[in-house]
Amino acid sequence: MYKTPCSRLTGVWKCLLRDGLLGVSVQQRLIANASRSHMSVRSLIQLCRKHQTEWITFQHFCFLKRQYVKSSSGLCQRAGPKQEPVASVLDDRDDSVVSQVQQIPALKPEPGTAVPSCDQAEPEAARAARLEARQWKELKVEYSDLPGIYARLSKIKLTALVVTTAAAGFAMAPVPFDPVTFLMASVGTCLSSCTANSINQYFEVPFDSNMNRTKNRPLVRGQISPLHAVSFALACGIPGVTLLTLGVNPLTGFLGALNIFLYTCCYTPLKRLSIANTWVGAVVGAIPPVMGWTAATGSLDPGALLLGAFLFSWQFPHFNALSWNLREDYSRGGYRMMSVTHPSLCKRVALRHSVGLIGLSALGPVLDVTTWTFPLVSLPINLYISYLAFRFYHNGDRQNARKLFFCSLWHLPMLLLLALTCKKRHVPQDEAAVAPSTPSLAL
Ligand code: HEM
Ligand SMILES: CC(C)=CCC/C(C)=C/CC/C(C)=C/COP(=O)(O)OP(=O)(O)O
Repeated sequence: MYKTPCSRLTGVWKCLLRDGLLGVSVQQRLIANASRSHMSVRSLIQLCRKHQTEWITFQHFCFLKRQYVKSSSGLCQRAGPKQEPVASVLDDRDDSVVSQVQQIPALKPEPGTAVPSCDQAEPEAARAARLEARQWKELKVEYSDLPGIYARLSKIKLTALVVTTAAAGFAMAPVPFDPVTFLMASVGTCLSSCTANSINQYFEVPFDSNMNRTKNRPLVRGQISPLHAVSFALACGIPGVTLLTLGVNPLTGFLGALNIFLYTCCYTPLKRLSIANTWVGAVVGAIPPVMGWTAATGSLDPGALLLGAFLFSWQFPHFNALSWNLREDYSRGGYRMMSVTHPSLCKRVALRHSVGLIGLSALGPVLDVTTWTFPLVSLPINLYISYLAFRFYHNGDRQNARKLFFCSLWHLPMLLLLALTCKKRHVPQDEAAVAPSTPSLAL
C-alpha cells in the first residue's frame, strides 16, 4: 500500500522521536522530506523540539546495544555520522536552525528522469533496495583510532587543565612535597575526570547531535558503541577513585567520587532544566584544586577553600563568554543557559566574578596561603580579565566574548603559577624548634 510522504514521514518521526535520538542529518533529511510533503518546516522543528524535553529516558539504557531502528519507512540509524567539518568552538557562521534549513539543497531529480508525482507508487522492493543502499554502515572501530577517541571522550584538554588545578592545590598546601602522593593524586584526578566526561557524553548523545560544536563527538558519530564508552568510563573511574582513596587518602577519594556524581547526575541533567546548572558546574570545576590540597594535607583547610573559590569564580567569565557565541547551538540543543534565556545576567555574572578574582587574590595572604606579594603581582592579569569582562558586559558582542573566553584559558594557569611563586613558606615545627629565631623578611 503506497504511503503518502506525510504519513511515511509521521511513521519515521514516531520511531525517531520516541527514541529522542535524532541526528542532525536525519533531521535535515526529514526536513527535506517535509518540504516535499508540504509539512511546514517550523512545525516540524517544534514537533522535534517538543519531544526533546525528556532528558534521561529509558532509551539511554537500552541504547547500550546499538541497533538500527526498523520503521514503516525503512531503516534509519539512531545517531549517524556527520560529514560536514567540525565547527570551531567559537564558530562565527550563522548556524541558526532557520539558516540551516535554508541551506538544505533542494533534492533535484536527475535531468531526463521522470519526477514521480505523489500518487505514483514506488515498488516496495525498489524502495527497500534504495534505502538499504543508503543505510549508514555501522563504523567498525580501528584500534589505532582508539587513543584519539578516548581523548575526545575524556575532553582531554579540559581534563589536562583540571589536573593542573589539582596539582596546584597539592603544591600550594603548607606541607613538605611528597612526589609519590603527588603522582597518585594527579593520576587519580585525571582518571576521575575522564570518567566524568565520558559519562556526560554518553548521556548527552541525543542533544550533542543537534549542536555544531559537539555533533562530531565519538558517540554521536557512532565511532564507538555506548557500551564501549561506558566500559571506558568504568575502566577509568574504578581505578581512579580507588587510587585516590587507598593511595592518597579517603577524603580525597570521597571528593573524587562526589565530583563524578555531581557532574554526571546533577550538572548534566540540570543543563536541560535550569540556568542554575552553571553554578553547579562551577562547583564541579572548583573541587579538583581542593582535592589536590586534601591529597597533601588530608584535611579541608581554609586555603583549600580559597583555591576552590578561585576556580569557582574563574568559570563564569570562562563559560559565560564561551556560551555567548554558542547561543544558537545551545538553543538548538535544548539547553537552559544564561546566554540564551538571561543574556543580561550572563554578562553581569561574568563581570562580577572576574572582579571577584581581585578580592580573592587579596585573601591569599590573609589566609596565610601566599605572601602579600601575590595580590600585587596577580593584579595586572586580574585587572585585564576584568577589563575584558567589562567590555563583554558593555558591548555584549561576539568579538568581546571571544576575547574574554580565550583570556580565561591562559589567565587560570598564570594565576596559579603566581600563587605558587608567592606561596607562604611554613617552617616545619621540628625545624622551628631547632633554628635560632631570625626576623623573617616575608613581605
Ligand atoms: C561551569 C563550568 C564550565 C563550563 C560550563 C565549561 C564549558 C566549556 C565548554 C562548552 C568548552 C568548549 C569545549 C569544546 O571545545 O567543545 C570549554 C572549553 C574549555 N574548558 Fe571549560 N567549562 C567549565 C569549566 C572548566 C574548568 C573547571 C576547566 C579547567 C580547570 C575548563 C577548561 C577548559 C579548557 C582548557 C577548554 C578548551 C578546550 C578545548 O579547546 O577543547 N573549563 N569549556
Ligand atoms: C575529579 C573530577 C571528577 C573532575 C571533573 C572536572 C570536570 C569534568 C570539570 C568540568 C566542568 C564543566 C562543568 C565542564 C562543562 O561540561 P559540559 O558538559 O557543559 O561541556 P560540553 O557541552 O562540551 O559537553
